[in-house]
Amino acid sequence: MLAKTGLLIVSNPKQIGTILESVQKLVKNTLYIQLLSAISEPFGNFYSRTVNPWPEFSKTIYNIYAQAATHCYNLDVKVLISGIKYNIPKIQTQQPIDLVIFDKTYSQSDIDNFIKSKVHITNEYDVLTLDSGSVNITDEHNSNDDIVCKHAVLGGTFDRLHLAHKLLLSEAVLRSSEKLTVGVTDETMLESKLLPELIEDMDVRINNVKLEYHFTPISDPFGPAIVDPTMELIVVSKETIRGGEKINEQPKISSSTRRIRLLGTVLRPITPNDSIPKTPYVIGLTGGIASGKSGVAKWLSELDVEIINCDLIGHGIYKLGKPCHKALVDHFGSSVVADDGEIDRKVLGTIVFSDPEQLKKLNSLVWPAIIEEVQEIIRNTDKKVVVVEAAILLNASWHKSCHEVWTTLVPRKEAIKRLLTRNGLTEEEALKRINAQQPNSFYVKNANVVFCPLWEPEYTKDQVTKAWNLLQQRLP
Ligand SMILES: CC(=O)SCCNC(=O)CCNC(=O)[C@H](O)C(C)(C)COP(=O)(O)OP(=O)(O)OC[C@H]1O[C@@H](n2cnc3c(N)ncnc32)[C@H](O)[C@@H]1OP(=O)(O)O
Repeated sequence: MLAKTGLLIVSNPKQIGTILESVQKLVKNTLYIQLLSAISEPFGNFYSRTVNPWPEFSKTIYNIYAQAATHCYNLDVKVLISGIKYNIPKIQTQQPIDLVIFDKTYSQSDIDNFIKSKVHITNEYDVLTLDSGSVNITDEHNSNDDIVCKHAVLGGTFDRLHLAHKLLLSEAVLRSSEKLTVGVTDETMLESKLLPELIEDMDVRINNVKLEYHFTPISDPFGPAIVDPTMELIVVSKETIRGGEKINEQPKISSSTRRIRLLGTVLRPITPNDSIPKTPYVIGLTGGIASGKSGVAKWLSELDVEIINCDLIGHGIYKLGKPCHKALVDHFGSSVVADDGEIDRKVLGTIVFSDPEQLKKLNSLVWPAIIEEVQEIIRNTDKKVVVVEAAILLNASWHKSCHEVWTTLVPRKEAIKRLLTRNGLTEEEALKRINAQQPNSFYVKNANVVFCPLWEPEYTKDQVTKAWNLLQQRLP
């Protein structure tokens, strides 16, 4: 059985790749790594030594994280650095350890003594020895720069904490003797990011990087670094050096790439909806104005799905002669009637998007008739999956009649651009329509699956295909 949390005691960092390859088959969630050479006193037959200054460990830690990126992609690997900096009596971890792994064979009594006196462990655990072969104790002295200062500072978004973040944080901890300030970007600085709506809340991100650091929200690119004279060293990743090679842009680990990978997956757990029949399986597809709902619906229509376009139903229910036609003319007057007797949607739109009360009135007049038609189609379909495409699904509370909600989003700027070109609106009209709807964050908070049809249509198709394939696994 896989252990949830492992502690790997490393005597030979040079062989870490081989060891990690084996360890990732033994541990499921978190792997703490303690460098034996970082424990400050020798113990029994365990090789150990006193080392300083701390930056000598930088290269070793870098190598471990680089190997972890290759061998333990799904494992949360954390190299313990408190033992490097402080003369701690025992190895402490946040999560209880189920499995202690050694990269070298020791006698049973040495192992027992080591764990008893060096590891803080209260629960039941297993022990395993993986021999990494030749045991050369190697010190990584490759770094010439061994700057250590009293107070260092670094900053970042730290979304979905990954190995490069951990590396950066470890480096900063090793280089600050008294205080380290970690700036974590707040909302002001997220707008320019790709898919900012999918970035974890600031509290979550702060919690993820929390050790013994000093935290401060940063609302501009400088943060406290330009006002706090006690800060002697700023630690940057390549990503934060403008024009430099960006460490986090490597496709494997960058946060934006990770957010892109989330598109089409289940971001918010699906709560079973017992108030509607189990079949057909109803998905509400929503999203802000000009956010690409119809593009997603188009790709879905190539699959075995019943698509219900509520915009179109909405246009149909107030055709000349239908009850809603009379209701609209009674309320809005004859100015909304075109020469051919039909409702002039451009005129009606101008009225309702300039006045929230009038929009509410229109909704109350037309939504009951639209939902009736939608329910009729759902009752009669022979498809297993129905997608109800409705711009205002959430405000109308129609999600309560769905099993899942899927949403589309594009940046606000892009939506404005699309309204100018697609709908021929002026910028003022476009803004009125956008402001008549909820912001992207509202859709994301209420949706199970998110799409971003911002790039090539083929890429939207990839997101839809991913969502569709994952859906097959959870269909009743
Ligand atoms: C609950 C639902 O979502 S039902 C589907 C939405 N339809 C309705 O709510 C019915 C009321 N709306 C209407 O009658 C028409 O949309 C009008 C008259 C307001 C405007 O008509 P048109 O200018 O032809 O615009 P059209 O119907 O194509 O809608 C354009 C945008 O307005 C937005 N919109 C439509 N209805 C509403 C509304 N009730 N509240 C806020 N925004 C709305 C949509 O986001 C749509 O954008 P999208 O196509 O990118 O999704």
